Amino acid sequence: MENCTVSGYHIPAQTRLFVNLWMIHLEPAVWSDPCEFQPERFLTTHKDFDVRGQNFEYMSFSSGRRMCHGVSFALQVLQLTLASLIHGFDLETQSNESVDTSEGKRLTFVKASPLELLKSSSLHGFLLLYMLKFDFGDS
Ligand code: HEM
Repeated sequence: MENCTVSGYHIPAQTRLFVNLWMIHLEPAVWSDPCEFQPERFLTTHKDFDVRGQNFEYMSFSSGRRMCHGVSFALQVLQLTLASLIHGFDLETQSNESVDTSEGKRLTFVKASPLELLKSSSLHGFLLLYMLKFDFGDS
């Protein structure tokens, strides 16, 4: 470890640096309306953005030598889990109110308010509940 200078900032040797991915992902110069949930931006304006550490504006799995080792696994499991949930459940809120997507204040991000969904009666949905050991209460 040596002293170095990054973008004009002097970083003494042995400094522990934290990269604030949250701020990077809310940079308005890159992301228009950064607080809006607009997944379609990844099909249009940002369709060429790579999440595997090549675009420093978009680093959910970080970048470089210490980036996430589970990135390939995570991307596949996330897709499978989401697809299974959508396939197995009719997703609705209690009285069709919109979902509160505000974030809780933690080191890692959690929803500020719990997501309450109505259970589906499909066999696939029940099997999924059992496999994932979800507790959806009695709704
Ligand atoms: C959506 C899911 C995931 C996200 C967003 C994610 C994100 C990250 C990030 C940002 C880091 C870097 C932390 C740092 O800078 O110190 C990291 C590290 C790491 N992740 Fe993940 N991760 C995910 C899932 C997984 C999974 C499923 C595995 C394993 C199967 C995994 C294994 C690791 C390991 C071993 C490291 C440490 C790498 C190192 O320090 O050399 N991650 N992850």
